[in-house]
Amino acid sequence: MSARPATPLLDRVQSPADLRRLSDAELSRLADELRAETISAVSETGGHLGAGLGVVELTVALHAVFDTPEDKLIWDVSHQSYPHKILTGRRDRIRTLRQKGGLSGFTKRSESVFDPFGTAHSSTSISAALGFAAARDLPGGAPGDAIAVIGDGAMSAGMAFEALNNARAHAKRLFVILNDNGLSIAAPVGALATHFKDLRTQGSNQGAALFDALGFAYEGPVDGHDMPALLDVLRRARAGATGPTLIHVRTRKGKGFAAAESAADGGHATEKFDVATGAQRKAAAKAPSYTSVFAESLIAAARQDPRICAITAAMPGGTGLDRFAAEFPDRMFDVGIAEQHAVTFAAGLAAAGMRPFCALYSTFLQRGYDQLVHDVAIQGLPVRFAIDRAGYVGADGATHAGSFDTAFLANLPGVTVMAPADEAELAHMVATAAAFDDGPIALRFPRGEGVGAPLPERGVPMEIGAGRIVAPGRGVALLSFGARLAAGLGARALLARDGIALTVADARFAKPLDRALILELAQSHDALLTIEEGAIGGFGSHVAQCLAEAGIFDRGLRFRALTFPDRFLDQATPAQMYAEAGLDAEGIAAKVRGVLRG
Ligand SMILES: Cc1ncc(C[n+]2csc(CCOP(=O)(O)OP(=O)(O)O)c2C)c(N)n1
Ligand SMILES: CC(=O)[C@@H](O)[C@H](O)COP(=O)(O)O
Ligand SMILES: [Mg+2]
Repeated sequence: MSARPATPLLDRVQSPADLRRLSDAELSRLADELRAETISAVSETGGHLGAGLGVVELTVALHAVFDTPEDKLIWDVSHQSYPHKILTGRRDRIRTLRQKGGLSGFTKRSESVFDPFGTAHSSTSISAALGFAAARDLPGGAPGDAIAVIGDGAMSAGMAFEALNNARAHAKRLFVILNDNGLSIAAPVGALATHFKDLRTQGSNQGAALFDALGFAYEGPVDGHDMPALLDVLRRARAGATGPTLIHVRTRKGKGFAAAESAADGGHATEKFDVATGAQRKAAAKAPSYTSVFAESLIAAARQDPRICAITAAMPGGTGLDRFAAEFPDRMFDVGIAEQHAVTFAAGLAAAGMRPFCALYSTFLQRGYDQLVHDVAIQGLPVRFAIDRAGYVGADGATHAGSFDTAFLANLPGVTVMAPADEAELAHMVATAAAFDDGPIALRFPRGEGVGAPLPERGVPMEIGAGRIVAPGRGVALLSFGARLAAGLGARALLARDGIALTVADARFAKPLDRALILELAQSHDALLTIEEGAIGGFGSHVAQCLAEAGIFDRGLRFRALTFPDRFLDQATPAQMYAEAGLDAEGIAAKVRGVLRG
């Protein structure tokens, strides 16, 4: 008689309490099943794969040794948290990851008690864990240990070091797991990356003076795929720690999936894929991405001007600056996950006569805001901010939406703020920024493909503060800032069926405003609407201010500012998010009809 196949252990684990009943040998088997389940789920959803595969054994071991959820497990960035989600009661929804109404791709307090703290921007975990640890030691604080799991890339950020520096002063016990896979998204940069490499390869022979000096007991390095070794080090640490403890775990990004392991980024993020071959299923692009147009335009400008240089904070691929680096390796600076430093570093370059393009995602620029105000704007330094992923980004959800940059930039004296309506305009705006030395200048553009606009042979600098009328009409006008222009033109076509002739104009600049264009539109129409890919307080607010100052409202102009709603939208496709916000063609048309009805 053939033996019946054993029931998968994973089917017996509804929550971490179940896995704590397993033997150590069973925990190893559970890890194998968890890895297979993670690969299978992400093959259907796409998403962050490599980081999660690298921490499968670590995830099982942490939940086995610590008493989650009373012990607070905080995953830095949490792009590696899919295995954790599977083990913590979310296996039945794991194939909804990053979709509208589904599980978030990051940890989220509202999703599970096993997610004590939401993360997605990097390097916050130690501060948050320290907060939990300090609260635990005070009357009324929630009990339990606090454990931060942070990657070697995330550890390079200043914020991580601010927390490490504070730990001994504010917590009796705190666990930091350094998940060291020798990769950020790209190759990690800087002296710390070299130090971690030395520690990884030479272990205690090298010494861990850095962590000793910061008041941490250092354990490791331990092989993060060796379950018995992991269990041993975690059990000893949990039983014996009397102060902050750092456990250095060596892992392999993409572990156990050949296509991820062999990729330069360890399979950091993926489209849906075929499990057997690893081949990704990506729809063919219809137009070049904004990112690639930015990169090519910048390279073209840099060929003409040796003062042009570029800065990325650990996102060379995402910002397109990897292409720039291939041609101008000496003029591209990857500063690691260090947006604050990136901004002030760019300010220094500008003060020294260079023409720096600081290329950051909108959401990550938020971290460099004081530097933007204090180091760049007040000094009027000509730093060029190339702000990618402006607007809704889709599957990464609220934490990664580029919602606020127009508002927080356009309120700063002397800062020029542009947004292209399409990829051709972007090429011209890169040329505009390259030629502009009169102060800080920013251009914001969305994630993903352009609209298929024919690209110019080369970008030509624009007149600063000059917009344009794209399609004339009468009665009601729409003034667009950025890439909603296409939706505006779509609304125009819908409204034409009702006999409404919508004027559509492209502002190009949120600052300085094209006052002449705004006043002309206001005076020649009964109603004026603005539209932008950003939160309340941005372009529309500046136009309203301009109209109020000119006394136009006193003359009865009907005005509406179409912006993101005043709430954080969860993950969905960008199209779904824009529809939900009422910023697609149908939503704009409905708004116009409503305004005309009064
Ligand atoms: C403030 C901030 N900047 C940039 C990013 C984009 N980002 C997400 S994960 C990642 C790499 C993190 O590397 P590491 O911490 O070593 O984790 P690994 O992916 O290697 O597990 C980067 C740069 C981010 N999430 N937050
Ligand atoms: C986790 C993280 O912050 C990044 O990996 C991010 O998801 C990248 O986004 P893009 O896919 O838009 O480059
Ligand atoms: Mg790493």
